[in-house]
Amino acid sequence: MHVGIIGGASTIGSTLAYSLACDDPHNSVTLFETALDAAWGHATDLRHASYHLVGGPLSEGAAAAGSVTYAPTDDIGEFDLDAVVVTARVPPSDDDTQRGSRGARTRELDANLPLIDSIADSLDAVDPVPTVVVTNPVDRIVYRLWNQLGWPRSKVMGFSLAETARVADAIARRHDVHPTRVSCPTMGEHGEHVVPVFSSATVAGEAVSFTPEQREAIVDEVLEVPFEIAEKRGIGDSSRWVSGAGLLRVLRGLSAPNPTDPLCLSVPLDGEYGFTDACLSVPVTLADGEVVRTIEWDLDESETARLREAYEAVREDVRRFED
Ligand SMILES: NC(=O)c1ccc[n+]([C@@H]2O[C@H](COP(=O)([O-])OP(=O)(O)OC[C@H]3O[C@@H](n4cnc5c(N)ncnc54)[C@H](O)[C@@H]3O)[C@@H](O)[C@H]2O)c1
Ligand SMILES: O=C(O)C[C@H](O)C(=O)O
Repeated sequence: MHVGIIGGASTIGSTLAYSLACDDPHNSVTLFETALDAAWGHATDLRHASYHLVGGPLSEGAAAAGSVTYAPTDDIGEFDLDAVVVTARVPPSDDDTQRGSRGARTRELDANLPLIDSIADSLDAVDPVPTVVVTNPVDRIVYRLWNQLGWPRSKVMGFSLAETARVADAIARRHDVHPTRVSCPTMGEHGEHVVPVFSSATVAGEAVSFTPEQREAIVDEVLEVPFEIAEKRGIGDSSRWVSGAGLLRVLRGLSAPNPTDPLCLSVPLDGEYGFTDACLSVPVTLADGEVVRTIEWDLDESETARLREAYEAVREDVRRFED
């Protein structure tokens, strides 16, 4: 698989590049950047890493390892890519690590909209290819990119799987099990209006129930933790590990021949759950370079209400930037 990462020298982009090289040393990665020195630094270091990951030196006739290269974003049309991941952003201000800081998300949206429009211009030179957006606020940014590109909606999706892992972790600690024994998929907005589907949660395969207070405490914890990580590690170091691993899972799904199990990703909605003209995280299956199916799960009353709040929050911003 040849993956182009726009913003390839970013915290998330470089972590994903390393994850791809570890996962299959035959994967190729091109880091598209404006910070070309940093991209050179990562591409060179990753190429050195690939020597060991593939078990060099190789005997003659062994399958060659993938390449790790870099290029300016405007040159993306010259590359034959199987998937694109967008992690580029305008540098944040210190306030943006504070979940509660008033206006931080709006500032982030206003800063990243022109950037995503310029990325859409560069992608015009590419035939539709599965594209996973990470840049925040992801539900708005992925909607804007999809709109600007005019590509089929099956090709463009926003990454929000970090929250599914964080919810599993929060539930696991309460039940004293490993997080991988927990299933509680997470829909809605990537942010304040996240919607863990508590009504279908299981722990070690058994249904579990939560009081409204327990639900609220888990949501609060899940919303705080990325900001706590960024604050403790420094603003330049976002949640690279969960994001790198989750993105790898999405890319593996996109390159598989058979549909994956449902994963919650932020996709353009066309009537699902009664919503249109926005992106929200909903369950989808992936295969063969695209979203195969968008699924409508039964939600309980409070989850349905939270999902509507998520939709309204995203729509309000979409309306603002569409005007
Ligand atoms: N959706 C999620 O779950 C999730 C999780 C973590 C982080 N994020 C978001 O991902 C984004 C990336 O975070 P990070 O910490 O990795 O970023 P970062 O600040 O480390 O790097 C951003 C990079 O974008 C590059 N860039 C800017 N304009 C560009 C352009 N036109 N073309 C190519 N590259 C360009 C910069 O040079 C820089 O290397 C942020 O918006 C962050 O909030 C989302
Ligand atoms: O950068 C953020 O706002 C948090 C990030 O989206 C994350 O989920 O780690």
